[in-house]
Order: sequence, then C-alpha cells, then structure tokens
Amino acid sequence: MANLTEIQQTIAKNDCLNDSNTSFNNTKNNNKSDKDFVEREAREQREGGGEQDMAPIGGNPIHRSSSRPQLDVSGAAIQGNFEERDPTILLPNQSDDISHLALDIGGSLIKLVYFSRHEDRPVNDRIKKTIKERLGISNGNRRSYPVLGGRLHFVKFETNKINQCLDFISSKQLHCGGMDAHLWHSGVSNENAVIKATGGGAYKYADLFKERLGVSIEKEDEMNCLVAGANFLLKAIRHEAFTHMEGHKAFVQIDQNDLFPYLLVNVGSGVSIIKVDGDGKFQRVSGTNVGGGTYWGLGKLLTKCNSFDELLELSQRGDNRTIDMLVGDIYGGMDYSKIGLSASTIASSFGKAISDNKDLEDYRSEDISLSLLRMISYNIGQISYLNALRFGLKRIFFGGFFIRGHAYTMDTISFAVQFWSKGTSQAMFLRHEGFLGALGAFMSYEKHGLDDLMVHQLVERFPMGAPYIGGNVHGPPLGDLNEKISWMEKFILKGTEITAPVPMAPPGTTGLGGFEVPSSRGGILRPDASKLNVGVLHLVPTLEVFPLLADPKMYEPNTIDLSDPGELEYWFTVLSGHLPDLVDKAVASEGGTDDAKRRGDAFARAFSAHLARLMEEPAAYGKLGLANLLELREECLREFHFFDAYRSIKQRENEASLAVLPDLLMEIDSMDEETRLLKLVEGVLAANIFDWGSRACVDLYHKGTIIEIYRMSRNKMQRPWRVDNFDAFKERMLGFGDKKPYQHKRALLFVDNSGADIILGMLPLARELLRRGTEVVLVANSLPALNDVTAMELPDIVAEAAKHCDILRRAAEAGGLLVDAMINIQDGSIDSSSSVPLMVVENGCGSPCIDLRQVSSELAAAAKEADLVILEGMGRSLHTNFNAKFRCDALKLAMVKNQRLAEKLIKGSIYDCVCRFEPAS
Ligand SMILES: CC(C)(COP(=O)(O)O)[C@@H](O)C(=O)NCCC(=O)O
Ligand SMILES: [Mn+2]
Repeated sequence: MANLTEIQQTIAKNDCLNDSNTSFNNTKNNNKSDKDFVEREAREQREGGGEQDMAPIGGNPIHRSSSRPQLDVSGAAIQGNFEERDPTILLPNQSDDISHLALDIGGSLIKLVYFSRHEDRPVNDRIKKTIKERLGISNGNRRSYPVLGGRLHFVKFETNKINQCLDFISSKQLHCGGMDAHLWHSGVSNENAVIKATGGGAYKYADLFKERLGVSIEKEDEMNCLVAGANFLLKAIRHEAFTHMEGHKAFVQIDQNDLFPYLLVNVGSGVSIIKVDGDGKFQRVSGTNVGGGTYWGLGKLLTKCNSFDELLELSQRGDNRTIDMLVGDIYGGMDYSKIGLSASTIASSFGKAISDNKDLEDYRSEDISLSLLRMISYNIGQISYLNALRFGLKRIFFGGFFIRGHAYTMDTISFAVQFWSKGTSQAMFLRHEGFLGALGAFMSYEKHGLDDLMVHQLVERFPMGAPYIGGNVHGPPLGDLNEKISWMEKFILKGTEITAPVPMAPPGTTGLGGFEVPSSRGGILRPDASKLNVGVLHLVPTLEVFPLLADPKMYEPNTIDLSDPGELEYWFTVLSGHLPDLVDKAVASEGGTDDAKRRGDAFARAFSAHLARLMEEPAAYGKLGLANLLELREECLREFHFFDAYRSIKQRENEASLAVLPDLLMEIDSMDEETRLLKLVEGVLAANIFDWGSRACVDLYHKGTIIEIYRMSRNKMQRPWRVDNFDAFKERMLGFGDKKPYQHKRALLFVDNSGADIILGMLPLARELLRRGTEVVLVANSLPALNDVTAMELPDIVAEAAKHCDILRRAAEAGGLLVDAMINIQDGSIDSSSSVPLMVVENGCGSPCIDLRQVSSELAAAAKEADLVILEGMGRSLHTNFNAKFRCDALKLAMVKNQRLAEKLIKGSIYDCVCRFEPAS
C-alpha cells in the first residue's frame, strides 16, 4: 500500500528535486518554479491578499449559479441617513422576486409560506450551446417548465404577535407578489392585491391586513388546505414522513404512486380524522372533541400554566403514576398477564384521584400534565387506529399543533397505535406538519405549477432565510426576527452581531414511550418547540434522476450514515477543525478586505451554528448524510458571497500541471496498450492526492511543491491497491482469452479536483478513451466546491491541454469545446467527424459529493447514450456512490485521504487507493 509517511520523509530529504531526467516522473519545472508557487501562495495567504491579480485561465468571470438562486448584495448600500436606526438598504443587483405568499392564521400560531423566484439569467455561452447540440439537447425536445426555479420559505409567528408578522410581510414586501416589479418600484398602490389564507384568523384579522398592508384576504377552506398541503408534501419531499418510537425517528419512503388512500389525523384544538383518496378527494370520516384544546384547557385549569409549551415542558418532568390508576394498583403490583396487560399499564387516567383523598394542590403540576398528555395522546391514537381499521387503511399520518415535533407526544401516539393494532399499524408524522394548512393555501393559487413538481426537483436545504423583494428593506424596522431573515440580511443589518438562525436549546428528549413514564424526567423540553424545524425548499425544475442508476428507488447516495452519533461527532469535529483555515482562504479569495473579513467571521458563526443545530438534532432537515454536511459548508460560503474560495490555488495548480503535461503524454505514448492503461489509472489515483478538503493532505502540501508531491504519490502507487479490480477493467477494455475488447460508445467521467487531478490524471485517461473511439463527456460541478474543477473552468483547461496534444485538440473541436474551431464548424469549414467528441457538461451541483437523484438535465441527456461511468475522488465515489449500482459499466477511482474512512470503508489506512470496477448490472 502507498505509505505517505514515507513520501513525506522522502520529500523532506529533497532527494528528487535536482534530478535532471526529463521523464514526467522527474520533469523539471520549465516555466515557473513550483516552490515559487507554494511560497507565493503562503505569502499571499499571510498577507490576506493575492486575489486581485489572479484571473482564471482565459479570464472567465466567476460563475454564479444559474440554477440555484443567490442573494446578490454586490453594490449594497444604505439608502438615506446612516444615523437612522433601521435604514433602508438597497440591493441594486438583486434579481430575486417574491411571487406568492399564503398564510394559515391559527389560534396560537401564524404560519407563512412564501416563494422567492429567481429570474433566469440566460448564459449566452456558445460552448454550452454547441455541446447541447452535440448531445441532442435542443429547446425543441426539452419539456417546458410551468414553474420557474425558486425557493419556498416557511416562517412562523405567534398569533398574539401578529404585528410582528405584518411588519415582516411589509418589510419583505411579500404582499406585493405577482405584481410587475416596475409597477411596484414606481410606487403603484397595492389595493387589488390578494393573499390566500386559511384558519380562523383569516376571518378574524382580514380587516387588520387591509388596514396595515392594503391587501384583501382570500379565505380558503381549512380542510381543503390541510389535505392539499399533506398531499404535496408526501409526494414531493423525500424525507417528509417519519415514525417516532421510543425516541427514535426513522424516515419512511413513501411511493408517490402508492400514496392513496391514507388517514390524516389533524390534532388541533379538536381532532379531525380525514380519509384521503386523492388530490382534492377526501372525506372527514370522524373526529373527537378531546384534542389539543382539551390538554391545554384542562392543563391550564389544573396547573395554572400560562402557555401550551410551558404545560408540555412540565410533563417532561412528570410521573403520572402518582395520579393514574395502573393495572398494578388493582392487581397488587402484578401484571394481568392473561389478557396481556403489564402492571404499568394505565387502567384509568386520573383514577388514583378517587381514592387518594387528596386535594388538587397535593398533586404536582408536572404529574398532572403528564397524566393529561398521556390520556389524550392514547385516546387519539386509539380512535385513529380504529378508523384506519374501519376503512382498511394501512397508513395513518398525524399532524396539527398538538404534535409540534414533541418527542414524547409522538412516542405516546405511536405506542397507542402499535398497541391497539398489535404491531400491524404504525403512526407516522410529517416534518412540515405545522405548515399543512399554509402550504395548502399556497397551492390554491392558480398556475404556480407546483403540483407538477417531482421529488427530484425539490432540494431541501438548511434554512438561510430569504431575500427581500427587489433588494430593498421596506417599512417598519424588523425588530428581533432572528430566525426569519437571512443570515446575509442580518449581516447587512447588524454587522457580525448575529445569533443562530435555528433553535439552539437541547431537544425535548423522550422516554421509553408506551405505558412507561418518560425517562427524561428532569430533562428540558425545547423551550421554543413552536419554532421552525424545517429547511428551505429549493425548486429546481431542471433537475433529473440520473438515468443510468440501476434502481433509483433503492439508491442511497450517502455511504456514511450520520444517524450514528459516533460518526456525527467525528465529522462535526473534523469540519469544525477545518473552519479557521477555510475562513482564511475565503477571506483571501475576496482580496482580504475588511468587508471580506467581516463576512468571513459571519460565515464561521453561521456554519458553526448550523453544525451545532445538527449535532443536537441530526434529522432536523431530513435524513442527514456526510454529503449534506459538506454541501452545507459550500452553501454557507455562497450565502456570505464567497463564490470560489480556492480560486487562486486552483489556478496555480493548473498552471504547474499544464507545464508537465507534454512530458507525461510523451511517456505514456511510449508504452504498450496494457502498460498504458495501468499507468493511466495509476495516474488518476496518484493525482487525486490534491485535495484541499483533507486535513492530512493540506499538511502534506507544506512539505513540498505540487510536482514533487505528484511525483512521490506516483512513485508510491503499488498494486494491489486496497480495492483493486483493475484486472477486470483491463479485461473489459482490452479483452482476454475468448473475451473480445469492448469499445464503449460514450463514457461519462465525473471529474474531481483542479490541477494535477484533472490535468495529469483524468485528461490523459479521457484521451485514451478518445483514442479508442469512445466519446468522452467530462462531468464537472456547476458551482465551485473546495478545489474541485467546475464545468465553467474546464473548456479553458482543455484548450490549454489541447495545445500539446492532437487527440485532445481534434476531440475538443469535434465536441465544440474550442471556441475558434467552433466558429469554423459553424462556417462548415472543419470536418468534425474526424474524431469522436470530447464534451463538458455541468452536473447540477456545487458540492464535493454528488446525489445522483438530482442531476442537471444536460447530464441526464448525456447519460442516455453512455455505457461507461467513471466516478473519481473521495466525495463522488466514496462518501457518495460507493455502493451505487449502475445499468452500465462503472469504475470508481479514489485515493482515501482520511484515516478513519479508510479503516471503516476498506479496512485500510490513509492514502490507500480504490479501483472498483463493476460491469453493467
Ligand atoms: C471533502 C473531500 C470529500 C474531498 O475529497 P475529493 O473528492 O476531492 O477526493 C475530502 O477531502 C474529505 O472527505 N475530507 C474529510 C476531512 C479530512 O479528512 O480532513
Ligand atoms: Mn474534490
């Protein structure tokens, strides 16, 4: 196995620096000294500068998301008087546009759902267009999307603080949605504007909305909204439904084609039990007057509690055995085993009060609250199950304000359903349960096209808030709306004085559930149980499922399961440890200005707060995998307008690698086919060492220049690798015995890092495939992530490489990658059929990992003709997709640059390599 300790020692001895041999393993740096690169890099990082004079190859501007909207604060300025307490802020370049707002105004909470749309910024990119044509993607055969990309935001307010809610709507101008921006900017009044709302408050507060915002409330039927909201969530959100038993939350995969019929139990003040048969098809089949209102009302009378949350919190410390009559109380401490009742089963809620001869004051409020909670939850669970039985329904979903994500309540209901159904039925809960009504009201707007969206077109992300319409803050001061505005807004408003966007208190822990008392007596219930517990939904209609997945339903991108607390803690510590370094890089990438420093600080706080929140409740935003954490880091950087923190590093490594490429190609060309294939795969593995996301690798970079490290890594590539299917791959490619060589029609190469990784690793492999007559599509990130190469950067890199290589040049021309040649193609003066094409497509994401359920439509189109997939790097082939099965041949290549992952995944050690070949399944 490759042992990098040896590499380090050798580098330290510096024994290969002065070698004058011209082979690629020893090539001298003919342009610039690599040492100079490293030193300059270090100097620039120290000085916090170094970006101003660093243009990417070809001078491309920084690519900003075309599919994932961003708040554009460039040119942000305070309008008017700086001394004002809450001055208006103008974001002149912000093009986000709020289109719809809907409300559910309940007795205790107001729930808001609103949509921020992002204008499509057409990228007039001829290369992209030509490649699309090559891949047979034209606007003619693309479906047109009824809904534009954007984000759905979920926000809650307490009803008794309705003025805060109105301020919020006003300052973000959410009620102006649907109006033409120019009308709104010109100050045309809003008197015909209408907001959809449901819940009792839609009636009660209609006048207030008219008075304060000048808008009319259009009331929507509550039950219709509930069902529409539930149907949307269950069909469109992957990790929406979950079971909750004995404190354990498990997401349930719902097949959208097998959703109906189901039972929806809405536990509000009273309880409605609804049989749902389809969209808009439902019937309220039952209900009970013993619901959340009963718990709160009785609780208030019996304990003098002032709020529902306070009452719930009391229950957390309760022991209902002091007040409930248990089976054991009747049977002298024994079980009534003949009919299956344990001694701890509640025989009669509050039954002990009959014989105890005590007054109300003699009972602890905590015990009363718990007894009440269990009485009501069991009753609801039982009645629901009986109704499910009555209609032969297998699924019961519970929602409504009574549940509000409270672990013990969910456990109690779950226990009741399980108990009465003898384990044949399970209660399920919805993560957005508090928003069913508001979502339903939102769905009632016509022509938003949301109902057509599919699971893969929705990406739930960590809440980052939402931008202001048109870039302005309007109206009254926002006050302390911490979790309701975006981090960037807070940053603009309050500098770095920001606090967490998410509840930070420990969650309400749960007990054993069932008929036992909560084991968490004395534990704390989340004091802000009514606060937001969902992410922001990004609607990206252009995403598709990767068509070459063998079984998309069984596909799970993440290899590492972060529901294992040990794993979560480890990765939490690793990512927290990376933070100071990352902030330095990010700040330097923006010129090291004061503004960049403040943003860097704000980024660190935001990211740490998110990490802390997820440590506390890993499933808060759906199932959590390592890929999500790594993506969160990138998203957070973008939120604070660090669009490419590793830009200068990438640039430098590209230049150094391009300088030695000709020698490498020469050496490769002197080999026979079999040796060549091995050297090429070896080269990919060796060059994957350039990974700025790995602490161990970054430490290594201090010990040598780029080319030194590359050479050492190559020299240490000894087979067998820890996972080594190279022979099978070789046999597939070159044939063996009776087996004929297989010529793939099209290969998709999921490339990873910039510099040596792409230039000395993946490009030479691509070239070999092209030489064999296989079309090659380089699949790269849409947005920067660490030092990964992006699709935007690749054409320039290929063009540089093509200067040294005819195969690459002809293929790049044929693929429309070389702009000059492309002009000729359009003139009809070059015969592009002389070579198979080399193309570039973006993968649709901005993360070091890839979830193949949600890729760009270009990639999905390119995949249709492909019969070989090569996934490269730790993020794309180990953290995600290590276990993915494909309908075509698949090769996974990576160097493992993390000791713990090496031990866990391949029972090896750091710097071991993986070459996993899996023929089409
Ligand atoms: C972020 C990465 C997945 C990137 O690896 P790559 O895909 O570039 O091979 C990898 O650097 C990683 O898992 N780092 C873990 C943190 C560490 O070992 O320090
Ligand atoms: Mn990478």
